[in-house]
Amino acid sequence: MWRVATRFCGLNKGRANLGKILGQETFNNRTKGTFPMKEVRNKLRDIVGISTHWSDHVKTMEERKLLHSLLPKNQKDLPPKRMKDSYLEVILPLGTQPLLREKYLTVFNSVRFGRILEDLDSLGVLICYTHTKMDSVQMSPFSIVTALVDKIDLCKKVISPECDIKFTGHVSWVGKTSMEVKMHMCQLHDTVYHPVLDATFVMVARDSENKGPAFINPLILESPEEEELFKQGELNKGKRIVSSTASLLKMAPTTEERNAVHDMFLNTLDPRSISFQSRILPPDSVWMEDTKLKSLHICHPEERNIFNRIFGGFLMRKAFELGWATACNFVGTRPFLVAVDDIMFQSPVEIGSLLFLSSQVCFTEKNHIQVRVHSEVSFPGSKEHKTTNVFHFTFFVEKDVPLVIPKTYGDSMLYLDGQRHFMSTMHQKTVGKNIIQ
Ligand SMILES: CCCCCCCCCC(=O)SCCNC(=O)CCNC(=O)[C@H](O)C(C)(C)COP(=O)(O)OP(=O)(O)OC[C@H]1O[C@@H](n2cnc3c(N)ncnc32)[C@H](O)[C@@H]1OP(=O)(O)O
Repeated sequence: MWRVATRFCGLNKGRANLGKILGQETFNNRTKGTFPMKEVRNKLRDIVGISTHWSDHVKTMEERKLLHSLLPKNQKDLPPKRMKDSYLEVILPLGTQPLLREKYLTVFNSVRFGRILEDLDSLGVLICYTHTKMDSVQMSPFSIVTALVDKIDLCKKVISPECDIKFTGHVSWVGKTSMEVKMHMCQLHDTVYHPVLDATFVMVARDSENKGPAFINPLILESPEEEELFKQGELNKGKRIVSSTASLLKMAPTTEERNAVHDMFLNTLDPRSISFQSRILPPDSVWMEDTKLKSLHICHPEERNIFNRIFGGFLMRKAFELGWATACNFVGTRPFLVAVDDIMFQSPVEIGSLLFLSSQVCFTEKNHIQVRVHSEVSFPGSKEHKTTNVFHFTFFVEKDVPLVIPKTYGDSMLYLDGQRHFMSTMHQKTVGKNIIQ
């Protein structure tokens, strides 16, 4: 089973530059057991060999080039791994370390969810490095990036900043170069850990320079439960293909959706004027375009990930906080997060880019608000803008909220897309579990 890893080590004998990259201590030893969250990033830095100073980043990337020869030519060349091989358990000691609490604290005395998104992203990547680890190789030849946050489902309304948090997770499905990771977060109350959220991420393995795909280890399934998890991963992949094919960017809305949009349009026509142009806002409604909030961030080296691009968790934190502010501004009261879904990382964000985030409420129902945040980048000096992500957040508030009404055809498509995300989230909640106060 370990034949391939041994062959890689053999390949490197006598290579002076690789000598310092290969070490006696495997990162297997360094990732097992329960360890604190701050160690996750340190371990990732070690595994990838990131420069601690930005001024060294070109040299570090040159060194990583040398690892290319360690990558397998075929998935079959890699030893299969068990789900438990990638299982990690990490503690965020908010209860015992008041100084750490400051970084996670909101003014409502709850935990900043944006910080949790960063932690989940880093942990998900470390889990994948644990799955793809090669014995006796200190630095990994893989560049593992976040491709998708498939779903984060919360079952707790408020996360306390005064109690320890435990994260667990493992690889639950693998393709040829992509891996699905399932993570769970729970919080210690009265000596018992209570569930807070479940998260499913998809990570993709790339070569040592993050320029092309890289094969990853297959999975061995050891129990009916693991077979079920793997089957779920296959189903998730199938669902993503179906929803991408039926995307409103490619296909017309369904008859039911078209009728709903037309009814909404008719509902906004001024009955006193025989015109398609005279629009009036129905009672208890807001034009969708009036719910927009925007922000701009300069992507400084401080926010870089281990591959000298902008850290996905940072992008999620910024998008979440703008999305939360959009919901708050819309309804005038504190919104609570219910779910995050389908955050696709379409393109990496380069250091030095200008990051434009644009957020709006795109659907509401009773006391729920669906917010969409669109992220695009440009490089200083260039007028060209490129979409990098679209984020979807579902919030609830403690009162009924106004309807949002699309004015243009484009807004109507955003409305229908928001409705689809909302329906899918609420359907899973109904078949899953309810929010625990
Ligand atoms: C300093 C300490 C900081 C520590 C932080 C550590 C954490 C670092 C993690 C990050 O921050 S990563 C940064 C955020 N993510 C990105 O910037 C990724 C940007 N996106 C990309 O680079 C590409 O879109 C991506 C590599 C994800 C996919 O590229 P391609 O579209 O060319 O992929 P390709 O068609 O070759 O497909 C490769 C695999 O990915 C899968 N895939 C691609 N996009 C996907 C998607 N959206 N959802 C699910 N799977 C996807 C695809 O099915 C396939 O799987 P299999 O090989 O297993 O069949």
